[in-house]
Amino acid sequence: MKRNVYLKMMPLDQAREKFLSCLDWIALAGSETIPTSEALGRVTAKVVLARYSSPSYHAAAMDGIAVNAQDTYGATQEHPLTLELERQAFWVNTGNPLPAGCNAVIMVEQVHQPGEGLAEIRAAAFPWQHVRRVGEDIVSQELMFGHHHRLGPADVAALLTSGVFEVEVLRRPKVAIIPTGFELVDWREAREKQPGPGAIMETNSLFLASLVAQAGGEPVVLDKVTDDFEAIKAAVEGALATDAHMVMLNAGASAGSKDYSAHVIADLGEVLVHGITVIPGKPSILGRAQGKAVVGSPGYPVSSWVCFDQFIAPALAAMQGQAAPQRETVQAVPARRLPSKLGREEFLRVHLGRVGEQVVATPLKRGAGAITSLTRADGLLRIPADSEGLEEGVPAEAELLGPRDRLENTLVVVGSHDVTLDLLGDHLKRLDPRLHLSSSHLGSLAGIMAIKGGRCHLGGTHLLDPETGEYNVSYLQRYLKGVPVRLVTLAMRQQGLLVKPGNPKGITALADLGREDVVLVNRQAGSGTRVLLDYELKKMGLDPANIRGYDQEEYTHMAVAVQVLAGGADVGLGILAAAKALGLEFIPVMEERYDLCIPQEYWDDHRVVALRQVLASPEFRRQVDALGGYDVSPMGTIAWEG
Ligand SMILES: Nc1nc2c(c(=O)[nH]1)N[C@H]1C(S)=C(S)[C@@H](COP(=O)(O)OP(=O)(O)OC[C@H]3O[C@@H](n4cnc5c(N)ncnc54)[C@H](O)[C@@H]3O)O[C@H]1N2
Ligand code: MOO
Repeated sequence: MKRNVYLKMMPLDQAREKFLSCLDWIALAGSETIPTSEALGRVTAKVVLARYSSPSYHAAAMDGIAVNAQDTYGATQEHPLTLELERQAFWVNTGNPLPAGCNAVIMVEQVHQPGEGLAEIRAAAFPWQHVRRVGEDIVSQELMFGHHHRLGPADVAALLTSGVFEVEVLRRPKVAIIPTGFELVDWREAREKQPGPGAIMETNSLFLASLVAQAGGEPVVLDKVTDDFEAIKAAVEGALATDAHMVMLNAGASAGSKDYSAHVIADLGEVLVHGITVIPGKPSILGRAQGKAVVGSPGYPVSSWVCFDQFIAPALAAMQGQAAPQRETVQAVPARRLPSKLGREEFLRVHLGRVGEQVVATPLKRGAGAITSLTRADGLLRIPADSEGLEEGVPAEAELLGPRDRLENTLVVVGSHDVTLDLLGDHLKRLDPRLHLSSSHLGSLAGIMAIKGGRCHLGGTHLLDPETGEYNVSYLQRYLKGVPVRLVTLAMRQQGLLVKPGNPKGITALADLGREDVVLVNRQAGSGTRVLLDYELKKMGLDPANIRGYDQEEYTHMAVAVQVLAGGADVGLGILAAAKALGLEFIPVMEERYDLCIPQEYWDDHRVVALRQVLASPEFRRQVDALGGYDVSPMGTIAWEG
């Protein structure tokens, strides 16, 4: 079979327009009549008229006496009027029908009883005072709801009150989801053991099904199909023969030799769009067959999310007579320059938080395979196709993925990564459910520069000054002149050598890095760990030129650990948590101080106050201690102020 080549990719808006105009979505959805009591969340298919009025009788709206207003005229504070009970006045409770001849109610608080069978009043009642008249709320035959109204809780109760016991609603859009790929393993089969190389846990179908359900549709996940044209075609034909309105193939959308989605859709119907100038989501396929929509979403989770978000969600909305969902936006400044590929609109997932006057956007992982870039995202920066990227500090529009008030409750942290920061975020949320910690791991120095640029509330830093052997202070003095800050110690942290299980090379100390048979994986220049390593090497008189792998750099502790595990290196310098995560051995070689650098400006900000509270909590201290590799005794102390 010929490979798919996207000779002409279509801009996003044009592709959406083409897809949305290719079908009559309301007609495709069709309607059904269901009991009103089960109609919550459903959408009216046509105008609904009331059958009953409400109230259906004149009802007392207060507890008291029912009267004919005329009988009360003349009653005043000075000239009270006495009425005869059971003839001129009748006791009623709220909701009771008014006795014949009555047209007003006087509240019990305003009624005196001078004697048996008598009621004294000191003010006249006006006609229909404290009475709910027939039809006051609903009049029979009035329009309750027009077309395409989504029924909420009050709507359902109102319909029943108006005597509408069955209602005609649009059918829930039914979407058949077919995962494809020979490499897929059902997630249920991965309980005991993580699938080996080449096998991928099939999770997209659940992801897409949840998105469909959230959008008011009804997902049906069909069996996964291997990469075989006939098998995929049979699966799509089968799905088209059901009452599903839309069929969604997942994966096999791209140009691989085994990517059949586009061929299958073309064979059964028509491919309207294949290839969109968007990233992630480029290979999305939009088509139709047998009067139904058929979509091929890319295999990477974020790509398939973009495909859902941009094409399927608006189509599901259209099938429910609704406008396409719109996200709120905010002007945000990128925390650093964000280059982007010309000719593609990029959906960049970002952390968002207000720091001082501005909302800061810090980018998350960009890969389309990184589902955590969605789980962690507060928003999206959409970098237009005709832009080569966004400039640091220049405001751009960001779409919010969460509630707006989250911006005010997000503590923005930039700097070196440490697992205790994740734990800190967890404790913050438990302290105050509104709070949220967003942490960008760009290295210690980047954190300090972000403070300088007003782009974070605090930075995590562990920078050794090789001249003095002192941590952090000299860097702050050098880079944060004129920015008053406090340096609060998080913990003393062990740095050690990460080696493969069993330590095959018999590495015991830093001096082993000079061995001919040992390959190092290093950290990037400017990172605290790199500074520490260089400092120790210098002390030992070990020349980096004599260390194999010294030039091989990674950006995080975890990336170093991965290199060691994968065999790209024999050893790396890192923290215990990284070794533990990948089952590596850890040989402690030194201790360093990890501090939080907090500008005075934010010291009393509610987010920072909460953070200080967490640092003072014995429970947090205990949990960090239990992680291993930390000395928590100096936690929360102010190491320096300036
Ligand atoms: N030579 C080219 N290669 C690729 C191109 C291209 O233009 N030329 N496009 C790239 C882009 S962009 C994307 S996006 C991907 C999408 O490709 P496919 O839709 O064909 O998806 P697969 O290659 O089959 O899978 C990608 C990835 O996703 C995993 N996957 C698939 N299904 C599931 C599932 N149900 N649950 C979880 N994960 C799933 C799959 O194992 C792969 O790792 O193509 C690029 N390549
Ligand atoms: O465009 Mo693909 O969708 O980068 O990941």
